[in-house]
Amino acid sequence: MASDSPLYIGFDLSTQQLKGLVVNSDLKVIYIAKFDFDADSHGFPIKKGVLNNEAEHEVFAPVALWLQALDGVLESLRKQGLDFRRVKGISGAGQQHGSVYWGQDAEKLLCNLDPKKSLEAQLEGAFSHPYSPNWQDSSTQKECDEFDAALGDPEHLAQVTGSKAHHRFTGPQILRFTRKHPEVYQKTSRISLVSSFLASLFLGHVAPFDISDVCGMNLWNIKKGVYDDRLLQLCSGVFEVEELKRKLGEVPEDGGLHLGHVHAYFVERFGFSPDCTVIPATGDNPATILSLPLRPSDAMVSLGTSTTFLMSTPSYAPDPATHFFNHPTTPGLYMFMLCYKNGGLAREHVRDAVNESLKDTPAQPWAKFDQVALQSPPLGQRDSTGPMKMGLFFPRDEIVPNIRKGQWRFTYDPSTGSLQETTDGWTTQDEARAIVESQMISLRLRSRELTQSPGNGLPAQPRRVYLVGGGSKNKAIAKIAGEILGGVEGVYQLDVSDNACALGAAYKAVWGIERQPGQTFESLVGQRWNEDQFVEKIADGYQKGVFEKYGQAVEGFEKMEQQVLKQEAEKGN
Ligand SMILES: Nc1ncnc2c1ncn2[C@@H]1O[C@H](COP(=O)(O)OP(=O)(O)O)[C@@H](O)[C@H]1O
Ligand SMILES: O=C(CO)[C@@H](O)[C@H](O)COP(=O)(O)O
Repeated sequence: MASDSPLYIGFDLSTQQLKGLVVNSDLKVIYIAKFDFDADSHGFPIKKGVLNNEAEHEVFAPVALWLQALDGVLESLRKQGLDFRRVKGISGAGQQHGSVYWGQDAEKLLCNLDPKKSLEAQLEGAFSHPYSPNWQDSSTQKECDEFDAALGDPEHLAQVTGSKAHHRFTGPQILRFTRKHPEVYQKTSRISLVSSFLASLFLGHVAPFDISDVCGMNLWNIKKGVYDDRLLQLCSGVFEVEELKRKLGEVPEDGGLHLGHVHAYFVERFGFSPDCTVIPATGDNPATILSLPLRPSDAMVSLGTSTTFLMSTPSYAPDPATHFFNHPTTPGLYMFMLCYKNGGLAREHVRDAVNESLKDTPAQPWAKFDQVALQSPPLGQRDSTGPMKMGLFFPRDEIVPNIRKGQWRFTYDPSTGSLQETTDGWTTQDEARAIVESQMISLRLRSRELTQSPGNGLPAQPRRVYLVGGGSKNKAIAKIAGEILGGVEGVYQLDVSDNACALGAAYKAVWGIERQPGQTFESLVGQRWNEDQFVEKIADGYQKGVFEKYGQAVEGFEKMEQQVLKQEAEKGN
């Protein structure tokens, strides 16, 4: 490729870091820069990227931290030698649901940025509130009850918005904000999602929401393509609904829309070309499904801070237990998602306990976890008719199912269907395999309606399972994932799997700028995709006998969850 050929940047503003990834028109990765919030930031007392107010179940992140991170990532790309003049398009991805509250001076400050100063040094005053509620927040039970009731029940809310009410969703969060900080709400000129906040910085004015990420608010009527007035009315609290509409702004339908050119600040400070164009930034999960030409029969599991299960599908079949979003680029397609709060951090807890039980501090922290997980038989069954060990491992309050934090261990006898809560026979080491099994069985249970038989008399399952996110490097997890979820063609990892989200955002920018009139994202990426270079098979998927055994475990798992939910409800009464 010529040394002046076009380049595209995708940013990923996630829970624990900001990444910037540069690709060329052939979708090849040229540069990657990362700013780890805990390790690289200064001046913020954060842990794992966030702050906590346990008394109110609040989890939030300082917005100025993200400004510092963007300064850092752009500097790092410059140091690596990126010629910013070649960058023709920018897009991004943001952790979903988080909201940013802009003050009255926001537009003025954004459009008058001084190229001699960092973003952090001059934008701190742009916000009416210094924090953004994080997706791990669970302070909004009251507001969620009101949202669920607003259209009759959770089923109806899910029909209209793609999801029942969730603590982290932006609508319930805004409603709580109007109550907790009414005077700040009044002084707020605009509300951004984390994704549109990122696009706003590059544009030099507040950017609109993205057509996919707007579905994470419990406010958007997906089928009608408009806000639901009843939900806006509820969300505006004691304030005027028109005021809320102004704060939220318009939602363009085209995910590849040219929002405008990059602001002069970036031209002067970093040497961007003045015609570099900003394409809407989307949510981190929608961006992840754009990191490869995903087919409707494929599944993606993102093993990040959260665990998410993602599919692209033409069917809109909402249910209170799952999420549907508009697909970020392709009208007529939807993104199906499951999202667990207890993902990477829960696995880390068990990993640390295993290392401690073995009095071992291995150089590779996951080595022992992997070893004992692979040595343990499926479901801890000593022989094929013995009881199955299964459990729930939630060091944080969980979303799927909606339950307080805790650990529960059971044995299940598939021949009689009997289930017993017991820790007898469980060792710390059993938990390495059990936590991965628990997470994967839950995914299989909740996605089974979306999978189909690949033919040849095989049971319903995905064609391929793609693993992405920090945990996808782990081959032991990949092996167990394949045994449980199946996948006739196997379990695959992207070449840059822990940067899949930033990669998807970069591909979105390529598509937004280089598409022919009417060309879909799938067509453009499909034509340029280099299967041999971009993905690798890392584990087998469907294995006859094992898959069916886990099928029995799914039945026991469903019973176990129901029992735990019942017990917890009784305790609460
Ligand atoms: N080798 C590994 N095995 C299992 N998990 C890992 C491994 N390396 C990193 N992780 C997990 O990856 C998680 C971070 O994933 P990442 O996708 O980078 O985060 P984010 O959700 O912030 O985007 C960490 O919580 C960590 O537990
Ligand atoms: O809340 C959700 C999805 O509904 C989370 O998946 C967030 O989008 C944050 O993701 P990561 O930081 O784990 O990537």
